Amino acid sequence: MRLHRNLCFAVIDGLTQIFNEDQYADRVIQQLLKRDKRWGSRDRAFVAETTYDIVRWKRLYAEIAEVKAPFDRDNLWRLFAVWATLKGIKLPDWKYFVDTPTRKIKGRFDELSKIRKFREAIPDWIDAVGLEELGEATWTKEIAMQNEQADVILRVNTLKTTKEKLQNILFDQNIETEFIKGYPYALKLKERANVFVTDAFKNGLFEVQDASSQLVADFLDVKPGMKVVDTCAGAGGKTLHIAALMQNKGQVIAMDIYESKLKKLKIRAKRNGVHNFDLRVIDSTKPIKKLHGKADRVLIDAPCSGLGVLRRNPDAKWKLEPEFLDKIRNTQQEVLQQYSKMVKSGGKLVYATCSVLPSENQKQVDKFLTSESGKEFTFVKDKKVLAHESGFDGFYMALLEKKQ
Ligand SMILES: C[S@@+](CC[C@H](N)C(=O)[O-])C[C@H]1O[C@@H](n2cnc3c(N)ncnc32)[C@H](O)[C@@H]1O
Repeated sequence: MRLHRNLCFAVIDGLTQIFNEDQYADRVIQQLLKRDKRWGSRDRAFVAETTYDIVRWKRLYAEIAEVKAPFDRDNLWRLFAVWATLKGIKLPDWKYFVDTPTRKIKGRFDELSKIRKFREAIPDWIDAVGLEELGEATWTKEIAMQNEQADVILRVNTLKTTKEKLQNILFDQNIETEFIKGYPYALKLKERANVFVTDAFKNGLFEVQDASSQLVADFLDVKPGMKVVDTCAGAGGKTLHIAALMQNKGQVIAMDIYESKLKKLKIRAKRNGVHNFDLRVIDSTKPIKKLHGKADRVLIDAPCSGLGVLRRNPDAKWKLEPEFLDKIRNTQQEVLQQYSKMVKSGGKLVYATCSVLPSENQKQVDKFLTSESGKEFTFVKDKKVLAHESGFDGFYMALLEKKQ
């Protein structure tokens, strides 16, 4: 592979924003890709993947390059040189790469690879939490998988098409996909491609949604005509899936504390041909109280550490803080306590997170079930999805039923 100057500069600029200006990697990369209209798909892939790679491996590369945050531009070029060397890419004779110690880099890599927190490039505290909660064997495999690049998975919008038809439409656009056993709405891309520019996407035939996340709507066991509340709907990944399973019949009430996210949901719903939804911003306890005892189904797709989706958000490793984890656990119990009140007798509740930590998952459910409001519910089943076992995002979902 030959390195091109303008693409490498884009990567360094992106890293500056992510590491030094505390911006989110996905947004920074989205912007970077707009920089030069002449860039083809390979150029864009280079910028995106290299930036993500260096973000993912920051701790390991910084240790090898002997640089410490905050990184100046020279430091970032040194991280880049480590990335290129370990990938076996020949460094050009640019001033940034003069005296790069290729042999030493490889030697340090071998040495550091013996220690998990360096090999997997994770902060000490995340390594300690993972170890404590999942145990050595599981955590070691899980964090390794969380550093792999995630596949691109689509969820077919069954309101508009079928999986088979969508596969053919995409094939005609040179996008090859395959079915995934056990995931009825999923198509996996055989090779990465920018699916957002296709007419199929613009016409709402699919959404990009990880396979594990696609299990949640089915878990909720929705039927056409029901009243369903999606309490932490965000931009509506699961709301849209729920609405499709309900064949646009009944009502899905999508709630979130952020109006801006619900506005995005509205745009996506239009594209998806979803009509049976209402949006409610949670700006007081009122919208919740109004629905006490009224919903057939309630989904709590709770805010969490995101420790199941590091493959998609590698910068979360550096942005997460132990205090946030404590705070979010409190929020999780609070939303379980409050939002469960919307379930009617005989109705069902799903609590889900994209974390692999039991303290955010089954322990929250156990705590809820032994509390005053939880006593009205029975535990039906749960599903713990680990990335290294499933090949998809780490996830948790529990199904509870309210007693008659
Ligand atoms: C895991 S994300 C939701 C993802 C979304 N359900 C989807 O499938 O695309 C969690 C959401 O909870 C929202 N949130 C955080 N605290 C909340 C609260 N107290 N009540 C309701 N929503 C909350 C966040 O804004 C965020 O959108």
